[in-house]
Amino acid sequence: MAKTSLDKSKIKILLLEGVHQSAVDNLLNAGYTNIEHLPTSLDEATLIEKISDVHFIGIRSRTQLNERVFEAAEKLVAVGCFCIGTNQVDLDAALVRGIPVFNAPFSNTRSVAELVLAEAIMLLRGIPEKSHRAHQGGWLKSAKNSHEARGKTLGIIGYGSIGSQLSVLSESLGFDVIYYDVVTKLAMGNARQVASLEELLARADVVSLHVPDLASTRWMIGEAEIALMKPDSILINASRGSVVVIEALAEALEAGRLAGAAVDVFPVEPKGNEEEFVSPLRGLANVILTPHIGGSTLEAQENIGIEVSEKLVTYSDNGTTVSSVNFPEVALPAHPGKHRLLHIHDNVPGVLSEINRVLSENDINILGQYLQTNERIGYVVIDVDKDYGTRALDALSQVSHTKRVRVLYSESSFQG
Ligand SMILES: NC(=O)C1=CN([C@@H]2O[C@H](COP(=O)(O)OP(=O)(O)OC[C@H]3O[C@@H](n4cnc5c(N)ncnc54)[C@H](O)[C@@H]3O)[C@@H](O)[C@H]2O)C=CC1
Ligand SMILES: O=C(O)CCC(=O)C(=O)O
Repeated sequence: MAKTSLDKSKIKILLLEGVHQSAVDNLLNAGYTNIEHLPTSLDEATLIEKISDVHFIGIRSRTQLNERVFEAAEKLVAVGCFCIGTNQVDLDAALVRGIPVFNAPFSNTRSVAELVLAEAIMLLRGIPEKSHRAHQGGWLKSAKNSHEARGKTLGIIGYGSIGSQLSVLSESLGFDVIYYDVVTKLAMGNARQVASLEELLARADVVSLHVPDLASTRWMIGEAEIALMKPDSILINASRGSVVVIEALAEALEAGRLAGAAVDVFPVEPKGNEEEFVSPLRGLANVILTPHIGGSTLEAQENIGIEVSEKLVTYSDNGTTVSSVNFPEVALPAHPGKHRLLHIHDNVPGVLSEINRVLSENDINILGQYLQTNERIGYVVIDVDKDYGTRALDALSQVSHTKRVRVLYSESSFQG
């Protein structure tokens, strides 16, 4: 159970994978000066060594935060994923240790949608192959297999933030949009939801995937699904590499079953820009391969840097967990003149009454109390009228099923 006492300047923040400078600036402005900002991810052994004294970590899609890493992260208070996907984090391992995980659910949505739309047009015109030939001195001037987007059917799988944004953009260009989602979703514009994946695959000229990495989406597009797609149709995957069976896609492209593909995410991705990219899709005609840059625009990265660092600062200063992806969400008011106790515990009956009993026995006066739980943990926030020193921290630590205790002083310094 974590219980230490720290000043803001001692709170160690590790930012990996070239998280945008906007995050560093934001953290510095908020008084967090102990920041290590690295351009790459770290291999597991190095990360395990480094994370032992880290309070906040910021990552993107490449860093794997698994059980072994969390086990070593004795002081970790929160995780910031400077991206949308959180499949690289063992959310349960974080939860059971009382560590909230935050992400940026919308900041790169537009960037992905724009890229996919551009790719759909390029592929419909056979541009990758024509461009490649021209670079080699060839001249492939021909209208063969070259189509306008207007009147073609775009099938979107996963109609969430990115899928629905893509829907709006592509309709404005004249695409007819259909979509498949496991949830009934309000259609944008004239788009229509279809009843099954099979129906979407059979009707679309361009299929684009925008589902998260879940057990139910893993390898959801394989040989059987590709066989259902229209001859000469196009597949785009900017979701996760685990969604498409890449060998089946390569075979279909080689056999001329599909007219083209754009793939941004792969089952195995290089760990850094120096490592070789290996894929059965390399060298195939009319295939756009991009190095997981769907969300990599300067605009998106700057916004993500601000958004996620703000969430970390707010949690650190105030205890608010709104929009955490794994944690009970508590929206807390500012606490000027009050000290705030944070208590994270297993969600079992009786903990709240024990907390109140312990506080009362220690003569600690409660000004306000907030509680939120999920199936696994409870998160109680208690505002008290004065600095009780380590008395409050010690008292709360003795409550059974306690995972973590923190004190936030009214001037926002931190003990965690
Ligand atoms: N290539 C890149 O750089 C980026 C990739 N991504 C990926 O895109 C994914 C989607 O992002 P958002 O649109 O923001 O997520 P979202 O959560 O807003 O939308 C996902 C949609 O997929 C639906 N869905 C879930 N399981 C499904 C299934 N089995 N079949 C059909 N629909 C299903 C959900 O109901 C939801 O509507 C992210 O989870 C991330 O993995 C996100 C940003 C950048
Ligand atoms: O920018 C990144 O590293 C990953 C982008 C991504 O895939 C996401 O936001 O889920």
